Amino acid sequence: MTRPSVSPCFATAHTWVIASHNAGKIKEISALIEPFGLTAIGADEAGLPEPEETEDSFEGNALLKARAAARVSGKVALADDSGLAVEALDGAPGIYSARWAGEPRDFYRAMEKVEAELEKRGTTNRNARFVCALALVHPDGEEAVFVGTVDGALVWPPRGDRGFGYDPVFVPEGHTATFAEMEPAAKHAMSHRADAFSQLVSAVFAE
Ligand SMILES: O=c1nc[nH]c2c1ncn2[C@H]1C[C@H](O)[C@@H](COP(=O)(O)OP(=O)(O)OP(=O)(O)O)O1
Ligand SMILES: [Mg+2]
Repeated sequence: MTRPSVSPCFATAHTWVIASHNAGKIKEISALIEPFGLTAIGADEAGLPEPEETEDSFEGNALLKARAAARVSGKVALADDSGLAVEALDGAPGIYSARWAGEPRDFYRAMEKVEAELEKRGTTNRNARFVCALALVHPDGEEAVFVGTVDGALVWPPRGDRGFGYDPVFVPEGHTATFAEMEPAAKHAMSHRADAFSQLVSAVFAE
């Protein structure tokens, strides 16, 4: 039995607030944390505001969202800041992945924009990576951040109707189906979110 590498305060809390207003993320994160006997409450359910994402990194924005949620709710908060980094676009849309979809969000438009930018550059490099930073913040001030990634390639046109966001154009390395064509459990076994979460589990829960 190894000891958790972060404060035990996270594992002893019964409820974690998921500091996200994205239903797709909340569904995925709830499925990841419930096996640990924790109850997940979404940000809308907890009446949390949606803070402006003013930092310039996934880690910074995840911490900003988790801190705001922990402060308002008085509970342990878990925030996710994530996005798609396209190699030939120097990592864009990156932290702006949600913002490329406009308001109200239209991810078909965001996927088209990625495709148009690739075409503009006249490149055949379709490598891309999803990145996910998970920040865990205790209302007493304890903090931890975990970053996960998954590498893959972009396809066009989009395929599949599962998942969310850019899933219909992303094929993970070693596979032929897009994330939107896979069973949710298959995506959960290899995603950037699952990678960050497995690091969180090792740090927070003794193994
Ligand atoms: O597994 C994924 N599959 C497809 N697309 C994804 C994924 N993970 C992040 N993404 C894209 C879409 C999302 O909208 C954006 C994250 O932006 P991000 O600000 O972190 O999330 P958000 O604004 O949707 O919800 P919130 O900030 O309330 O957690 O990157
Ligand atoms: Mg956001």
